[in-house]
Amino acid sequence: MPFYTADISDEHHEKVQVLSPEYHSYGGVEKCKGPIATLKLNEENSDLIKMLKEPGEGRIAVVDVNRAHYAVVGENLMKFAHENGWAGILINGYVRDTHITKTIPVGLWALGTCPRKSHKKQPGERDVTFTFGGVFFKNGEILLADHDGIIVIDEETLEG
Ligand SMILES: O=C([O-])CC(=O)C(=O)O
Ligand SMILES: [Mg+2]
Repeated sequence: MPFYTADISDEHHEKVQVLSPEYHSYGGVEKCKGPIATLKLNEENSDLIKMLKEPGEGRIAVVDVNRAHYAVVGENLMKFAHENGWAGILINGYVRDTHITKTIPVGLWALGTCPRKSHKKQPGERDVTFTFGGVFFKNGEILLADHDGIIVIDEETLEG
């Protein structure tokens, strides 16, 4: 079903959460939609690699890395996401290899780019709730993105 974030915002203005405009698109698609799967990271991305190697089933990985200035996604992770059926990745942090990530048909949004990655091994935490960009993220809620921005809404409201 085609959708527009602007129309959904109008229809459900009391229930829609709108992400702040500081997140930019670095993926090969700007329009995508899917249930959220959360992951909290501490600079380092090995738990995100693990997650993107699992079946995505059209979900969107929402990753809070607390704005750490290290890239947590690049060409390789985008390829894993594409191969395993993830619709998109939203990072509260930074990405790299963007000349290639822009050619891979998965959504990717981040604060910006950074050439380095972290080599510190640190565990992440899956399926947690957190807030960034003015949005409260919780597993299962629906993220929709298009050229106007990114919104989050619960499935019942969206489908009802
Ligand atoms: O290797 C990493 O951790 C990030 C990256 O550059 C890639 O996904 O290609
Ligand atoms: Mg790379």
